[in-house]
Amino acid sequence: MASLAAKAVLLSRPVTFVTGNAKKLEEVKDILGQSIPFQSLKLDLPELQGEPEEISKEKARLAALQVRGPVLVEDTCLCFNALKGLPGPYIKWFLQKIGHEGLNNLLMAYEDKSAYALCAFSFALGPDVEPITFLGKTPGKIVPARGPNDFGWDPIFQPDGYDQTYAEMPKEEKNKISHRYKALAMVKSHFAEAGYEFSAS
Ligand SMILES: O=c1nc[nH]c2c1ncn2[C@H]1C[C@H](O)[C@@H](COP(=O)(O)OP(=O)(O)OP(=O)(O)O)O1
Ligand SMILES: [Mg+2]
Repeated sequence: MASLAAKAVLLSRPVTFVTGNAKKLEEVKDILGQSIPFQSLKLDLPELQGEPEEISKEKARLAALQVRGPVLVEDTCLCFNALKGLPGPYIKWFLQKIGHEGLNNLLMAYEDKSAYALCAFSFALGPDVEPITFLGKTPGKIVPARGPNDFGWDPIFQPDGYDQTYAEMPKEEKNKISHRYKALAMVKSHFAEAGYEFSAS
């Protein structure tokens, strides 16, 4: 008992998941359930350019400075293999400017329509602690849009081994195989191993 208590890191507050995206938050809530106590904060943090892991870490640093406590953030990429991983972290702006059809057209000149969805979660205990990052990746291909258009590029991403796009799948199904699910599984293991404890407040 005593040794367990000595090992545990006591967090003064629940983790704050910082995101400006309500759909992400919904999925994170569904996937985490009661496993990690967290609250959410709607902030659109500035994002660096660069590699997904660095972008995610920097988001966590900025979030921790604002929250002054433990934070969790994530950055999501959609990477086309024919384009060496682009649009990658810039998918948000590509989607906003050229839409689902434009994204399909980017691959018109290539036979290879394969792609992967990548989620980079970063967790920081606070503003003075270096964030740690957890990556989740789901392979698939880019197809003409099918299914409800209520979350980003879901209608044009068909995961390998499925006939349905993310948008056509029931939410529970997406949340069992998604890039976000895989990254959060690692976050959960980390929490289990680190033995964080939350003071009641
Ligand atoms: O599972 C997903 N299925 C479909 N689309 C998705 C998914 N996850 C993120 N997305 C979209 C949102 C944004 O257009 C871009 C990622 O950009 P990203 O910066 O990570 O998200 P964001 O700015 O909306 O929210 P945040 O405040 O957490 O940065 O891909
Ligand atoms: Mg963003």
